Amino acid sequence: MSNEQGRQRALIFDGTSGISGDMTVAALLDLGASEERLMAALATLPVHGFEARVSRVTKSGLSACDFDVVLDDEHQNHDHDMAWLFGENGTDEHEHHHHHDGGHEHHHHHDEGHEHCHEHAHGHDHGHGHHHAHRSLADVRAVIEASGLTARAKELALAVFGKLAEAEAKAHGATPDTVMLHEVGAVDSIVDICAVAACLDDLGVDQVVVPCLSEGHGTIRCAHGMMPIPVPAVANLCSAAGIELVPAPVHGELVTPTGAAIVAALRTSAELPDSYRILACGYGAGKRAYENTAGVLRVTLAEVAGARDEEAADDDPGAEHPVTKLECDLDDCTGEALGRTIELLMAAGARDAHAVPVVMKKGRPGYQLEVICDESNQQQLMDLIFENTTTIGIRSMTMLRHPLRRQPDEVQTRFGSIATKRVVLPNGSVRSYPEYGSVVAACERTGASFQEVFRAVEAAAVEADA
Ligand SMILES: O=C([S-])c1cc(C(=O)S)c[n+]([C@@H]2O[C@H](COP(=O)(O)O)[C@@H](O)[C@H]2O)c1
Ligand code: NI
Repeated sequence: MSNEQGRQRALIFDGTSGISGDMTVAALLDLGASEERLMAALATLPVHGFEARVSRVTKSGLSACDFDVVLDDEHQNHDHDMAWLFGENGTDEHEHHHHHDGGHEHHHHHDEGHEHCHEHAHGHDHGHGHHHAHRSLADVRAVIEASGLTARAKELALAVFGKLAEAEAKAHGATPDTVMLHEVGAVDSIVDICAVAACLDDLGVDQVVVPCLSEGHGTIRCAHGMMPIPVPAVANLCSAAGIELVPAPVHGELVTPTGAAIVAALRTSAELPDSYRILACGYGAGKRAYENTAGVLRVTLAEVAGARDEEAADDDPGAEHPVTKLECDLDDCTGEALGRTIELLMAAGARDAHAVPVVMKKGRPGYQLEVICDESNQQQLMDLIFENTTTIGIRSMTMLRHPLRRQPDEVQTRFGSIATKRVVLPNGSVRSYPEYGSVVAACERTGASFQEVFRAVEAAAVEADA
């Protein structure tokens, strides 16, 4: 997804007000994800009794987008009822999130279809008659798979639910396949997570950067009863994914299990890029009213240097320098998992990542995964490999890299301006390489074949150097 200059699109999450599913959808819509395509995708979900509303609200003086999944009476929950959630000690002030500041609201009603789950009213009474759907991971998976979401959006939504199920299973002494998802498997959570996946797919990004999340303190009431904050599911998600929590002076929950699962499943890096160019900022409003926090999730869409660009930006691109090589042998990892891992490694800043076919001990055919990276992001990339492949060990070694001097350039062709890399050989002669991404962009723009464009760039480069 790199652009013609090899730069990548990154989403940078500012988690200083925490994160929830609806805040994330709202921020992505505010950034430019298509509301029309989102609503069309949500209309295909085989669940009923909800209405998705998008509006503008003012939160802490900031104009923000609000995404609200309004449930019919039968499915209603108390997620925004501060007095109920936090009791006497909670902030009783209830900010009415349907309040508008000159914005307009779009209502999308979904009352068709059927549910693949077992729904029943709870016997326990919180003083509010209410109703929870108890879905298992398999129930939720069936809903997502039967929907009309794109293949990529389904994959993203399933990844988020996979993380949620692992965290819930650990909290309740079950397995991801046997644990029952209470609030986190209810219609509003399914809609929020599918909406995040659809918007993210729509925005087409290479990286998701989340440095840390602010979290409040105290207790919160949920389907299980009173829970300490961070609630067990959030604590498990953050522990498993290495998400740093920053204590905030807030009595209440800032990070919901859905929010933490989104970060755990979709984050490609915790490190801010060395530099980035802001393309747009999106502000997603939270529903709960807390003091000492803006109550909005800001997501920044930025252009950052891709791996190739970083290479070109080395201080002295002609000088040898140390790099780290990570390697592991895999005989039990699927091609899908390996391909996904390589994509994640590249997006997280690996200089190179590839799999070489090998015949391993006991005559087993397998792959050697090889990753070249800077020492500074070795730990992050090793974590990615452990999380996404089946390996239980990684070898690391420091090597010297001897690059030829190179600089980014561009040449004019009949297909337009195309990016190249000019490399200086030890004898002083120059070689120009067409940048793959730029050649492909020209092919798509003009309908020309890869070979036609590639040769035109080579010819123009030779002429320019003559
Ligand atoms: O639904 C379940 S099982 C659930 C578990 C936990 C645990 O920590 S275990 C916590 N909660 C609370 O439910 C609400 C809604 O969460 P969403 O992620 O769906 O917004 C939230 O306050 C959680 O703390 C639910
Ligand atoms: Ni739970």
